[in-house]
Amino acid sequence: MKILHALEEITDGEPRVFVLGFFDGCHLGHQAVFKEAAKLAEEKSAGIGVITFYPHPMSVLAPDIRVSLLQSEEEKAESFRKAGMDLAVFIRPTKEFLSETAESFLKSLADIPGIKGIVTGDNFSFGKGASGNVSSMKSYFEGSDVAVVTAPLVSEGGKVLSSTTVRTLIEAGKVEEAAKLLGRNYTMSGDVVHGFHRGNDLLGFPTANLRMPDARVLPADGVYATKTRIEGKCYPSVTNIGTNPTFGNSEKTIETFIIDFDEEIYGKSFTLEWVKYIRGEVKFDSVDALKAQIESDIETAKKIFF
Ligand SMILES: Cc1cc2nc3c(=O)[nH]c(=O)nc-3n(C[C@H](O)[C@H](O)[C@H](O)COP(=O)(O)O)c2cc1C
Ligand SMILES: Nc1ncnc2c1ncn2[C@@H]1O[C@H](COP(=O)(O)OP(=O)(O)OP(=O)(O)O)[C@@H](O)[C@H]1O
Repeated sequence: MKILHALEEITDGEPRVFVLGFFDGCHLGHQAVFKEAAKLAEEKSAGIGVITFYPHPMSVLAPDIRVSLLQSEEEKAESFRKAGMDLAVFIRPTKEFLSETAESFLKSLADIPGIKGIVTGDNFSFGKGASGNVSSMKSYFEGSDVAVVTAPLVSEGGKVLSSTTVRTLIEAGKVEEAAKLLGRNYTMSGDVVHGFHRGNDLLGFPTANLRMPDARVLPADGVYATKTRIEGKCYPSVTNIGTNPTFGNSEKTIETFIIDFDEEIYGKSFTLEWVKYIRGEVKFDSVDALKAQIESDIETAKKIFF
C-alpha cells in the first residue's frame, strides 16, 4: 500500500474509489464503509484508497486539548492494508486546510486523477464548520462519473457506533465490550523498557514494561488478562496498568507478566492485546500480600485462556 500526505500527491491516475474519514480504531462501523467501498470498486474495476488525517484535526484546532486515540498512524495503516486498500493519504492537517470550505474540498476530490467513487458513512460531514454533508456531496457529483455511495450506520444497543464510544469503554476498563465493537481486541505496540527491577528481584515475577505510547487511549488502572505477541508468537499474559500504589510510583506504567515464558526481551518490540479486566490496582500492606495476589491473578488469567 502506497502512503501519501496530500491530495495533490495522487498523480498515478489509477482508477480508485476513496473512503473518507478519520477512522480511529477501524471499528465495525468503519469496516462497513470499507465493505461498501470493496463492492463499488469491484463494479468499477477500480482499486480502493483512503483519504484520512493524522494527527487528529482537533489537536491542530485546539492544541491545548489532549487527544487520545485508539490507533497509532502505523496501526491504522495496517488496518487499511488488511481492508484491501492500495493507497492511503494521511493528510497532515493545518489550520488553513481545515478552514477550507466544503465546496473547495469537493473540488479537490473531483480533481484527483482516476477517481471513480467516494464512500462514506451516512453521517459524514466535512469542510469549514462541518457544513458539507452526504447530500451536498451527492448533488455536487451528480451527472459525473464519480459515484457517491454511503454505508448505512452500524448501531449497537440502539446507539450509532463511534470511536468516541469505544474510547469511553476502554477508559472505563471495559475492554471486552470494546473488542465487540472493534471486531478485535484493543492493542498497543511498543518496546520493552526498564522498570524499577522490583518485579524479578523482589517479587519473583519478571515483567515486560511497555514504553508508554504517545497520545493513546489507556485502559482504566488495574489488572487485565492480555495476550502478548512477540517475534511472531502469541503468549497468554497478565498486565498491570497503574502507579503501583504499594511502592508509591509517581508515573503510570504498563507491565506484563508473560505466562510460561523465560526469555530476555529488553529493547524488543511487542504487541499487547487487552482481553479482560480482572481487578483494580490495590495498595498492599506487604510485598508478600502483593505476591500472593499476583499468583492468584495468574490463575485467573489461565482460566480465561485455557
Ligand atoms: C499481575 C500483576 C498485578 C499487579 N498488581 C499490583 C497491585 O495491585 N498493586 C501494586 O501496587 N502493584 C501491582 N503490580 C505491580 C508490581 O508492584 C510491580 O510488578 C513491581 O513493582 C515491579 O515493578 P518494576 O517492573 O518497575 O520493577 C502488579 C503486577 C502484576 C504483574
Ligand atoms: N457506525 C458507523 N456506521 C457506518 N459508518 C460510520 C459509522 N461511524 C462512522 N462511520 C463513517 O466512517 C467514516 C469515519 O468516521 P469517523 O472517523 O468520524 O468515525 P466516528 O466513529 O464517528 O468517530 P468519532 O466518534 O471520533 O466522531 C465516515 O465516513 C463516517 O461517516
